Amino acid sequence: MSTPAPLALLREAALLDGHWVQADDGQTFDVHDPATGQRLGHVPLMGAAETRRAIDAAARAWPAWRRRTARDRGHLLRQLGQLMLTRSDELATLITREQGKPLAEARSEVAYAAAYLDWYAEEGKRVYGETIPTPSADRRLLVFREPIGVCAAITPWNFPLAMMARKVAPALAAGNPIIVKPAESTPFTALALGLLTEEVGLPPGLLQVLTGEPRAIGAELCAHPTVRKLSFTGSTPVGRLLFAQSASTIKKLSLELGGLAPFIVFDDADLDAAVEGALASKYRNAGQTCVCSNRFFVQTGVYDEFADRLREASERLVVGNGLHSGVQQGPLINAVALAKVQHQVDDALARGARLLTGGKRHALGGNFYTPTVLVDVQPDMVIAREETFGPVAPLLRFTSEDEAIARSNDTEVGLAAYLYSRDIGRIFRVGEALEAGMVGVNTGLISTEVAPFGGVKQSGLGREGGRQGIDDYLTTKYMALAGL
Ligand SMILES: NC(=O)c1ccc[n+]([C@@H]2O[C@H](COP(=O)([O-])OP(=O)(O)OC[C@H]3O[C@@H](n4cnc5c(N)ncnc54)[C@H](O)[C@@H]3O)[C@@H](O)[C@H]2O)c1
Ligand SMILES: O=C[C@H](O)CS(=O)(=O)O
Repeated sequence: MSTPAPLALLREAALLDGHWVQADDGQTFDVHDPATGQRLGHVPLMGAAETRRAIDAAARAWPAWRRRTARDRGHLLRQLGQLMLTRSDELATLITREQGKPLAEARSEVAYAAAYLDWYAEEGKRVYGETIPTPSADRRLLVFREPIGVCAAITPWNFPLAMMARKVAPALAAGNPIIVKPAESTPFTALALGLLTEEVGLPPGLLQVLTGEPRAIGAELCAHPTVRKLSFTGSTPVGRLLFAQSASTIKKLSLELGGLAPFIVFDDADLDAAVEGALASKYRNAGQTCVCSNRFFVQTGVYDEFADRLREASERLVVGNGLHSGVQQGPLINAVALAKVQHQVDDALARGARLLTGGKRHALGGNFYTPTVLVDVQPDMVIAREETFGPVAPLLRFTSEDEAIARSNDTEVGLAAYLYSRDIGRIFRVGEALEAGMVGVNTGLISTEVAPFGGVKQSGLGREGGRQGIDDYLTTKYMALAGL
């Protein structure tokens, strides 16, 4: 294999108060390429003390930033988005090297992340207040929406740039500083965005990126009273922990958590479109997205045909190192993730599911897993109850519309859901009955910066993207002007 290009944007330091620094005790942790196991570098192993200094730096930087106009802040965000696109190849290579996704997907992630900067550069200028018809002649009532203050973000490894941009953009646009703690597996991408903010002239302390021990940094971000807002994207168990840790300081929380998306195929569906949508919603990022289809409910009349077409399409997917052209599926993030996927497959097979294709590690070894299709899956199998986060499509059979709805909703979470039908009445009946924050109809791709992204039930709180996404970075102030 040819030696990959040097990683120009790679920085082995954290960004704290405008300086690239090491941990106080000099400790670091290594970051590896999930495709090759090669060590990419190391980053500081920071903890509570560094976090406190970052919070103080953010508090110092906030007043000047909030006084700048929304137009001025938006101009800088737009410059940052443009710079991300200009440096797309370097950012995408960094994403692929530390996360594993194919370069084509990594480039799409860069564009998606830059789109959030562009979107909130504009939305910041639409943070409108209001006047209220006065109840008495001598006073006027005004409502202002103001920046909330020091924000913190804890982000996942699966979209290391986009999930960060989805928080940094609205926070800065609304007039707030923000401290980001990226996932241990993918810190370099987050640090690279920090580097680019220096190039566009974002003042020190407004965006800080701390790498280190998640429990120590997270506990400090949750407990420190100066942090007024915490935005988390990750697993539901960690979301619950952060929710509890934030109670003592009554923080405003955004939680983008796990999902278990149903993908419902009705007898009247366009099966070509359904298979195309299944590939997109199942195998994007090797199945490691929060909105991946986790349970395929296929109506009896088309079950066998859909299963065979999905098997055939899955077997055509090219698995390999994301740097290599033509690769459509990269590795899983690590050995633990692969073991979890294999456990779910083994449990299903042991309990009566049938394997149509895959079901084992890929011949490439390491963290590579073969695209897998299981049929005759039952609702009580682990794979139908727990998020897989891997390239496995479990197919369950259903007969009636009501059964499909009930089975889809039989879970604590509700992030995304998908349905394929050409019956407009069915589309609205089922779409409205599904307990999910987002529903894809005749499509397997729903994520966009212009729409509110988020879940219901235990998939989280709040929305990111759309016009709604900036609300979580603002507070409302009512002013009564009397004696007029
Ligand atoms: N809803 C969404 O928008 C969305 C998007 C991407 C991923 N996810 C979910 O994230 C999960 C996979 O991502 P992951 O493995 O990075 O999740 P994770 O919860 O293990 O980690 C997410 C982040 O939390 C940090 N973290 C872990 N333990 C912590 C603690 N005790 N205190 C503070 N921070 C802590 C990690 O370092 C990382 O930065 C899946 O469940 C997926 O569904 C959700
Ligand atoms: O993991 C889910 C993220 O939100 C990625 S995307 O927004 O679906 O692309």
